[in-house]
Amino acid sequence: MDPFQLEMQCVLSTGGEHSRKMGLLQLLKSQFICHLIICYVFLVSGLIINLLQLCTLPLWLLSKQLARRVNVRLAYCISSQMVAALEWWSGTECTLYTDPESYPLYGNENAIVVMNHSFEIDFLCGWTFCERFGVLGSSKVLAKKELAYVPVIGWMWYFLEIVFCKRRWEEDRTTVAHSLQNLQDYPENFWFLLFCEGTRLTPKKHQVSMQVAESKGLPKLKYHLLPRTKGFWITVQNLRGTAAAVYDSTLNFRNNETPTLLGILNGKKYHADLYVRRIPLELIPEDEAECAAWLHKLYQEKDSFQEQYTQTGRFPGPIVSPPCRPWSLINWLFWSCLLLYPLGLLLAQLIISGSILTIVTSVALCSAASLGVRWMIGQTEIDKGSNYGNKEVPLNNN
Ligand SMILES: CC/C=C\C/C=C\C/C=C\C/C=C\C/C=C\C/C=C\CCC(=O)SCCNC(=O)CCNC(=O)[C@H](O)C(C)(C)COP(=O)(O)OP(=O)(O)OC[C@H]1O[C@@H](n2cnc3c(N)ncnc32)[C@H](O)[C@@H]1OP(=O)(O)O
Ligand SMILES: CCCCCCCC/C=C\CCCCCCCC(=O)OC[C@@H](O)COP(=O)(O)O
Repeated sequence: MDPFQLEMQCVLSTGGEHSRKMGLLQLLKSQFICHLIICYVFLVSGLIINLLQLCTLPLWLLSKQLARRVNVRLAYCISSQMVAALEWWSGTECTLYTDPESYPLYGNENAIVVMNHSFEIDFLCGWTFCERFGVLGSSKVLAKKELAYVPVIGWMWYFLEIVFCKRRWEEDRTTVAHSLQNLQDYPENFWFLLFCEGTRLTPKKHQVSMQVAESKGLPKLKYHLLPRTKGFWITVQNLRGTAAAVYDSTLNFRNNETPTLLGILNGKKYHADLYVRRIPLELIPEDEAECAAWLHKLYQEKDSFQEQYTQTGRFPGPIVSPPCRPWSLINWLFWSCLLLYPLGLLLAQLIISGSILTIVTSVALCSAASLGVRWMIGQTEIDKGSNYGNKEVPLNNN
């Protein structure tokens, strides 16, 4: 065998070794026991943190700003675990398309983020960018009220002063405005996320919303639902002087992927692309009707960016990818070490005890907890989504 052949064989065999190792790792990641361990760490650490958040209640009376800062850090311990699962466990890559002049401002000012709502893990990709720009603990969202009752995440949000809405304007107009005003003296930089479409995109909801677009004389959108403008207007009005800009963010995934949280848990790698345009808040009209028209135009532009992505596989503008930071992984490893050691001891004692009753009770408790986490994951699934935006509306109902 000549030296070239020898070298090639070497490369092929190390390559084979590498892909065998990758295959084994992938197999490990798809094992139910691994998912159980990840969910156990998330659930137990989350409940401990929720409890610690509850303990900060007296602090709110003494120093509201200190209580807020403490809660930002506690919240980081929860949300960064999901970011770690996305970045380190599944290896999902997130690429940012944006203009380099705006880049240094990201993370150094308050902003309102407007994003399309078509993917089950869009919020998690959003969190990943928050993490990379150092605003994960403090980031906020206009969320549907139902999410406030989800253990761990929903309870954490209560202490983060997340703005909840019932998606009933008559009630929301005062409560949402009031919650937004509370954020005016927030002590840390935050991004406030608004899914103006108000619900996840499904073919049925798209059809209904395009009927509404037609009845309002608005152009049809191919990739978005018609945006609901009232939440945007009230947010801009109440955060004027607090937020410096709107970050118009358009998200998509390579190869027509439809990513899911279960996919992430199974270690499936996705590739997200996010196109962000920074629009100074002063450019957004104050008048409600003008502001609504501005938002409709923005969604028409977003639709054209999605069209370009579908045609060419890229968004306009240069790629300026923010680096992945180690903190989410460090936090995850910390909680894993802290909680897996007592679990190991408990399991050992259980086996040694040999008591059937104790074993059956433990298995029942574990099953209940995993069903609970499965229900939580279900909250992210579009198939199990709400009926909001599904109702047929008569044409020309304006
Ligand atoms: C550099 C990197 C940059 C960015 C990184 C990206 C992101 C990171 C940022 C932050 C991350 C932070 C947190 C993320 C974590 C988790 C988030 C998870 C999920 C939470 C998301 C949700 O819960 S979405 C659901 C709740 N939110 C919303 O609904 C917001 C949008 N909705 C509104 O604004 C609504 O106006 C409202 C809720 C305020 C009120 O709703 P309501 O239904 O009562 O009212 P509307 O008045 O809007 O509806 C009536 C009008 O709408 C017309 N209509 C009727 N049917 C339809 C239809 N099917 N489609 C469209 N329009 C319809 C109707 O004709 C009325 O029209 P008007 O002309 O009278 O307005
Ligand atoms: C470390 C990894 C841990 C894995 C286990 C994770 C378990 C926790 C799972 C989920 C926590 C709940 C997150 C809630 C975020 C849901 C976001 C969302 O997209 O809400 C939908 C809402 O916009 C619109 O709802 P509809 O489309 O009208 O219905």
